[in-house]
Amino acid sequence: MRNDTAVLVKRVDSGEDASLDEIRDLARAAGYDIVGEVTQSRQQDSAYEIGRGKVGELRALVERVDASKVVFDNELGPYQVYNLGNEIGVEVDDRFTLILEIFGDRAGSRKAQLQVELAELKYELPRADAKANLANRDERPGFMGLGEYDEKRKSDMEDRISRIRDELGSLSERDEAWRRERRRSGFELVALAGYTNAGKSTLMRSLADVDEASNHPDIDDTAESRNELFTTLGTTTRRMDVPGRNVLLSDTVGFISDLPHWLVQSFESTLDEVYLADLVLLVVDASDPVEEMREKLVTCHDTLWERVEAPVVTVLNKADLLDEDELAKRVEAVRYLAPDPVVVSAVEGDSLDELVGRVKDELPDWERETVELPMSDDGMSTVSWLYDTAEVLDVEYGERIRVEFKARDEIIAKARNRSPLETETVAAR
Ligand SMILES: Nc1nc2c(ncn2[C@@H]2O[C@H](COP(=O)(O)OP(=O)(O)OP(=O)(O)O)[C@@H](O)[C@H]2O)c(=O)[nH]1
Ligand SMILES: [Mg+2]
Repeated sequence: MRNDTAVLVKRVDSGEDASLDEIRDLARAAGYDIVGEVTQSRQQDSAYEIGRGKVGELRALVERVDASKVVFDNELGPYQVYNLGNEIGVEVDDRFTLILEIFGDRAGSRKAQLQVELAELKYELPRADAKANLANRDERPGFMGLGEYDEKRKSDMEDRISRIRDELGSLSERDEAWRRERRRSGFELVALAGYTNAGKSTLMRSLADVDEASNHPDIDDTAESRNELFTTLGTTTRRMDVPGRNVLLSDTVGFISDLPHWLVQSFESTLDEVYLADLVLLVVDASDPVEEMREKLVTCHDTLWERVEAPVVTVLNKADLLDEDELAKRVEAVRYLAPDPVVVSAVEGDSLDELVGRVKDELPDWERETVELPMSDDGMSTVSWLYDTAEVLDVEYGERIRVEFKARDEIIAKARNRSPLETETVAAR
């Protein structure tokens, strides 16, 4: 990625936390070398976001450390970006352009690329007018007639937005069909959700059959893990070994706090995997300070709230980084947000059996059923299919094959269809 240097800036209202932790991680994830940091506690300045005096300080710092960019953790308006750029003499970004930059770098699948482009356009659109105004005000020769040109540019942007929406719509339909097919084949869907960098992809690799990539068009070879924000942008799905059940596990894009509405919306369909799962594993980085853990959990709950009907199991990950006392304290401190968590280490493989057990327990129950099948090749192949998709309890071979098994509703319905009585009814129609 890029090899640039950045100075980070954050303004907070008095009494608020001026921590630069997250913007630092974001800047690193975008590939910047952080060469300076400035914070200020004061009310917002409409022209510069920070106070004028502070702008002078910032300019001096940028010159001294020779930074190629300034990144604000605050959201900046177009005029603020313009004013700051003029004063400081280098490019000025805010939290959201930085996030978009990271997403743009990482977007691998067609879907992720479209989502990034959509988010960029939605960010740009309201700013297009302001830019045209600024360009006119400058009266630079190169910008002559830009007002008119920008009208056209705006409608081009709107056209592009609607074309992207259409394409994303049909990609979502494809995903939906794929999910339906998986359900029809008796698979239960478990989704890994959680704040970015919590360890979802690492857990995915520890829990799932890495060799057995299913043939979803968006799947890459590995669910990558790096100690960076937003390593995962698309969705990866793998087979997970849960005794007696057929489970597919999906890794998803991480959550982050303070994302504006338009950005969340652009990535909404990425979270379908989570919203439509039979069970959600909410992964939490237990090595974060307690207060940070709480804040991240609240962000996750806000995102999942209303949209998820499936049971949610909280997974406190990275237990290897804490001693037992510290771990117990953290479990206690977030008990009201995560009542009955499973504590694991995805890296060390600790307590993964317990987690698999919880997945088995929390997935919707399977019903018991008995079917009679013809004593034929078809009947035999149905028996072997039942061994694959259900928990076979007993098989008796006589004039017919009598199979007792436990399975989810879809499988029971399918098995009934294959029994001779059902076949007769179908044939008689
Ligand atoms: N010590 C320790 N580190 C872990 C554990 N699980 C994950 N990590 C590390 O945490 C970092 C983030 O892990 P990922 O699996 O990429 O996290 P993610 O939730 O998929 O992150 P995004 O895809 O960026 O949202 C990596 O450096 C992992 O090696 C764990 O159990 N113990
Ligand atoms: Mg990941």
